[in-house]
Amino acid sequence: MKTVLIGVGQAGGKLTAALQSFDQQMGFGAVLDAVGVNTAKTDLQSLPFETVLIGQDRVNGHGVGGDNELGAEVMESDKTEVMSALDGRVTAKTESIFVVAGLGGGSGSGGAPVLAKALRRVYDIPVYVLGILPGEDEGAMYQVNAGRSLKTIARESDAVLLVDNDAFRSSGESMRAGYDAINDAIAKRVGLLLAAGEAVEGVGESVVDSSELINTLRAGGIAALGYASAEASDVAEENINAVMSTTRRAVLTGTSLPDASTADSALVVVAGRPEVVPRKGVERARRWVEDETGSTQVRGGDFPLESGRLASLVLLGGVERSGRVESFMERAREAIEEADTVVRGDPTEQWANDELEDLL
Ligand SMILES: Nc1nc2c(ncn2[C@@H]2O[C@H](COP(=O)(O)OP(=O)(O)OP(=O)(O)O)[C@@H](O)[C@H]2O)c(=O)[nH]1
Repeated sequence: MKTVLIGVGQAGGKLTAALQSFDQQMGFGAVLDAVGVNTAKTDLQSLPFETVLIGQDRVNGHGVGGDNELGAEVMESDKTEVMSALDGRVTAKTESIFVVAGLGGGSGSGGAPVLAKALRRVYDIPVYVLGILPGEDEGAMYQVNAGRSLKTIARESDAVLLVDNDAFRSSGESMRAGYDAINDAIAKRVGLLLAAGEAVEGVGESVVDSSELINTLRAGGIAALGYASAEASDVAEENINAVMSTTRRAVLTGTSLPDASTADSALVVVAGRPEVVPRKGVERARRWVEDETGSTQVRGGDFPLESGRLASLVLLGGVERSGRVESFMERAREAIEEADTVVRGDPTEQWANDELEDLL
């Protein structure tokens, strides 16, 4: 699926750079272009694509310091500048736009929904958000920002593909030390998914195309992406079990959003050398995903890729009722109420971000 990426905030910019780099290294050509947007000047300097600094009149290039209301306000005032940077980048070839953002940060969580809304008014192609959820041990401010923005983002975009930082963390490693590894892991999964949607001329009809990705995400809301891989045998029949077990692992332990296995729709993509990908295995894996997710809308197909391994990618659409999303929303609600009680003594009162900042 030919895509233009817009990274908002620090995490958004870094993940966008990792996605573009993976696509280039693999020679896929699914990432057509990328733009970085931020309120902090220093975060933009290292990005290898065009950048737009917003909110200069309000924060003078120093970032919004976690204030997501301010992040939303400055995006609202400067969105014309951001949209101009996309002129000539989003072309007739572009099939989707991804706004990439850390939902815990002020610029990302505030700016992403405002930008997604503006983009949808202008372009006829789907506007998705690739959103990073803060890990469980990140501060209350991050949980509050993400909790507040998640529903807005789901409403303002065609779908939000959620990635939980905790899902990609190695044990014992600090969040910060692990960012590069996390970004690479996400870039690989999302990069393969985008590339899988690229029509490859002269290959059979079982190959996945962009419309299947778009249809899987059509109902909107929250989506998750699972991935797992294994050694491939040179004989297709011998790979049936491998396809089944990579697909199970992709959904049960390899997902971007742990425990998200109740879904409205799904797409199962098996990547590998066309002559060793077993059609029977792909169909069996597709049926297993139907049973596991309770969805009757499960598509399946392959993605021809020169590799000694087989990989299963499972895109799940409509996972908002999953345990992980519910427990995250609960955590965010608690953080919001706690902050409200401390600041105002009344959890029902509207509470402002700048007050929380003083508190942390
Ligand atoms: N996966 C990943 N998460 C990151 C990265 N950098 C920051 N985060 C997460 O993103 C959230 C913070 O968002 P940032 O992008 O740093 O903040 P921002 O949107 O630039 O907003 P302000 O700093 O408030 O102006 C936290 O939950 C971090 O754990 C990264 O490189 N990769």
